[in-house]
Amino acid sequence: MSSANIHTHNYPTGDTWDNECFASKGQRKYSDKYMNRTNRQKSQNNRLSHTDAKIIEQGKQRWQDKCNSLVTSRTQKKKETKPQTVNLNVDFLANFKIAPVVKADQLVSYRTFMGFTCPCFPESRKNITSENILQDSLQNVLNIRSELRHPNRFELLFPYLAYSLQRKSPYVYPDLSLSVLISSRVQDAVQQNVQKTIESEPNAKMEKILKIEKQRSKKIIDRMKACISYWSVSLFGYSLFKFLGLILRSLQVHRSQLNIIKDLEQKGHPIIFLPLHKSHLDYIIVTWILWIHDMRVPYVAAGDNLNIPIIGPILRALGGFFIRRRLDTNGKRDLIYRSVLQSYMQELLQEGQSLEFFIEGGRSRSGKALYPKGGLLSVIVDSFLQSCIQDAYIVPISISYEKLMEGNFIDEQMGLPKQKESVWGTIRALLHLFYGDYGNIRVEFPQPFSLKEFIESYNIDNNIVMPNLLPALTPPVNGVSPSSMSSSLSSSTSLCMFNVSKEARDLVQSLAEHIVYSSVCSTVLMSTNILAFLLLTKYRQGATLKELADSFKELTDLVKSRNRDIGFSGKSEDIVLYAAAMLGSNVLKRSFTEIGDVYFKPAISLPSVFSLSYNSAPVTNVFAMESVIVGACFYAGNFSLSDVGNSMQRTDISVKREELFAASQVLCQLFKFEYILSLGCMQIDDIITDALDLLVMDEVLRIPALEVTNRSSKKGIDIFSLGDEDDFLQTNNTLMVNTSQDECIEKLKFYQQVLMPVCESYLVTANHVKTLMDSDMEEEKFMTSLHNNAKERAQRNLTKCSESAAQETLKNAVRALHDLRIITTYHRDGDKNNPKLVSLLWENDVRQRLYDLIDLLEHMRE
Ligand SMILES: CCCCCCCCCCCCCCCC(=O)SCCNC(=O)CCNC(=O)[C@H](O)C(C)(C)COP(=O)(O)OP(=O)(O)OC[C@H]1O[C@@H](n2cnc3c(N)ncnc32)[C@H](O)[C@@H]1OP(=O)(O)O
Repeated sequence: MSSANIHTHNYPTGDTWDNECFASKGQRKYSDKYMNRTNRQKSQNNRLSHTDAKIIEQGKQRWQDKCNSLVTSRTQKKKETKPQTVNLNVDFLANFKIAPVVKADQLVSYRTFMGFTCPCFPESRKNITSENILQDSLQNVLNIRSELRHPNRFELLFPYLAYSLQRKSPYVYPDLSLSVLISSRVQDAVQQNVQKTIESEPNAKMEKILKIEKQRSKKIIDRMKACISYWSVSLFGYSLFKFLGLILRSLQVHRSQLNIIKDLEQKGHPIIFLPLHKSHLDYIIVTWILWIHDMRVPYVAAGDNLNIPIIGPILRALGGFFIRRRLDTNGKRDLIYRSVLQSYMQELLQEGQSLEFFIEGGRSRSGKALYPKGGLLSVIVDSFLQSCIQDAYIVPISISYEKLMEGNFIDEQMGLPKQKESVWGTIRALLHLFYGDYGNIRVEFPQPFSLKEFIESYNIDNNIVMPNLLPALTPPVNGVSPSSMSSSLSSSTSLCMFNVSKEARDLVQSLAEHIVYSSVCSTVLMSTNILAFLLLTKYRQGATLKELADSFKELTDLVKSRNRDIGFSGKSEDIVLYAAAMLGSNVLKRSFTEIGDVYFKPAISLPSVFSLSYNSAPVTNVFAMESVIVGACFYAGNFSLSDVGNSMQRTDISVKREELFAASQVLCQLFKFEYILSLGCMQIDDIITDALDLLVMDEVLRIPALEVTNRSSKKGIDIFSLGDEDDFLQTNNTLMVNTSQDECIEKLKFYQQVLMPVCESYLVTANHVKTLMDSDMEEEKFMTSLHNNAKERAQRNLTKCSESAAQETLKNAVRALHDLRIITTYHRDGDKNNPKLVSLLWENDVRQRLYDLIDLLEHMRE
């Protein structure tokens, strides 16, 4: 492994003098850690190649030189009266993760800052922020030595223990089970159940049934509730310093982001943490970071599959409360369970406790964010609409891993069932972790927003103002009072009693989409993400280190130009070597060319390819919208890259704007479960226009009128009188796809390749749906036959991307066809106990829509 980039990390180039102290301590710590790790890796398996060993030696030498130069520069600086700026050596920073010694007012450049909340929440955008948001540095929470300002002897000897003992605990975590049981919601649910039983069994004794139902509700809350013990949290927190320190190189958070959340805690409203779910480490890291920064430990909704002996009680003591993964059993609405869950969450909110849950409902198996679920979120919304809470702060979270400890879910993408959680399995997994090196982790807390502001702006945008049935409790904001909304929606947002109205569902779903969208847009891209993406889009057949390094640099710049931050810095070659080692030799084979260059060949066949596709997924998100537009261009212009001819024959291809927009809209709708490309508060035409803008800037598309303008300007005509580019995009009826330049053809290929695997999955699904023309099929059998078909095509090299056989993408494709009303599902004889069947809809235009869709996807793929 390349040691030269062991600590690849992107520090903001905006650190103040304060960080110098961090730098020297970090440097010392790094020096030990670096040497230990190098030794450990050497002794572990002696697998380092000659090149690796050479690079390590070079790295050591370089490190020594840099240390010397830093010491010299420090000594010089001390001698001077005025602080002076030491030149920022990017290479140095990349290799040794030392914060740059640059004064805030002498900044070279700022780190890309992502994660500002949606412009439709202007108040949150303006008020929930910190002055230093752009200047503040990242903090490696594994290295708390730098936080101990004037350490005493004990702190010097046992820094982690001292730090853990210093955590403040002014918070109370009460047992709320009694309040839940006596709440009117639970009492009503019990009464309803008793009533139902009496109706079905007239001879049954009312008292007895009442007692049984009450006991049941007590049992539910006892199994569900968390019992946070601050000592358990502290003990666990202390052990995590040791444990994570062994398996990770760094865990980075942004100081300002945490300060913002700390400030929010003072305002008294509950805070809802909503991370994207990739790994079991997610919830551990979030609670740990909050504990380290003396914040309230959140209550975390955990699936009851984790409520296993030993582990369950530990999780409970650390904040986990257990919920069923499916609320209803045997298709029956379990009123008591729903009411207990809703009341418990509502009581927690009223107590001002923080909550955390994973709205995706489980870990993503593809690396892409899952389409969010609305159940638990609806409880939060309902609590606000019922005026149980005055507001809540929504904090989306995104965690970027260089290497996932779960190992990229290859088996599950191949269709193997998920391993059930067990005590033995957990112990084995933990032991396995000790041998791993999981690189760097970066946690982003994008800007929080107020739930109240979201609901108010949603209702104004969607004109949901119903008759005011309740007296106004709070003054109206922009003409709409929360109580009027509550009258309109609250009775139907509830999790337990009522059927949820369409408006309420849309409101909650829109909130869920906002949250996922914010998290996805603020996801930091790690070196492994960029390398995996390059290998799958550009170098499927392999590439030399030099080629990869050049493209890596180009792609990193492109990604940064799209306002996305990266989690590394330094020389591209070093980073590529580091990322390749992180991806592993079974994913990326290394050899030497005849002239001695390092050559990498990716594993692009099943099942190893899923490892690369998992890692590349966060980068596909960055280019997804442009790829949709390029795909729509192929369809609207009725051409494919294979038949544009050689450069002599090529001319630009014209595309009708209307057709392009129509095809793009269909694709956005089709890929809705794959990528959240737009939000309810955005106009889809605006989003398409923005992506078109980028493609025009990239010269992939041309606007004829602009060219006329440019030609006119050369003749001395004032181009400004003709309006700006946006107007042309809005009004011009034709766009030209630039197929006359080789460079643009390459760019078109790139964009095409981004969505190729998804496109192939959807195509194979759409074609497989044709089998339903003969007869309906059981959903499970249909999915199995579809998956087998996709795998077989990949194994027989009938697809361009074998990763298109990923089970999660195929499931999304089926869901999308259901959403587009091409297929439907039903239970035989309407009985929910019977298996679900899939059927092709028989409406007149369904088949035509299916064929049109296939045609569109084939154009994208050709
Ligand atoms: C210092 C040291 C630190 C260490 C620190 C350690 C921390 C120690 C903590 C451990 C922590 C472990 C954490 C594990 C991580 C997981 O286990 S992740 C899995 C569990 N979590 C989740 O799934 C959360 C997200 N899921 C949901 O919200 C799901 O909706 C539920 C609640 C699970 C229910 O799912 P479901 O049964 O499939 O039902 P679903 O269709 O979603 O709808 C249920 C009801 O919700 C309501 N609903 C649904 N959608 C909507 C909507 N859009 N609008 C309105 N209402 C809606 C309706 O009432 C609906 O009922 P119907 O009217 O349709 O009958």
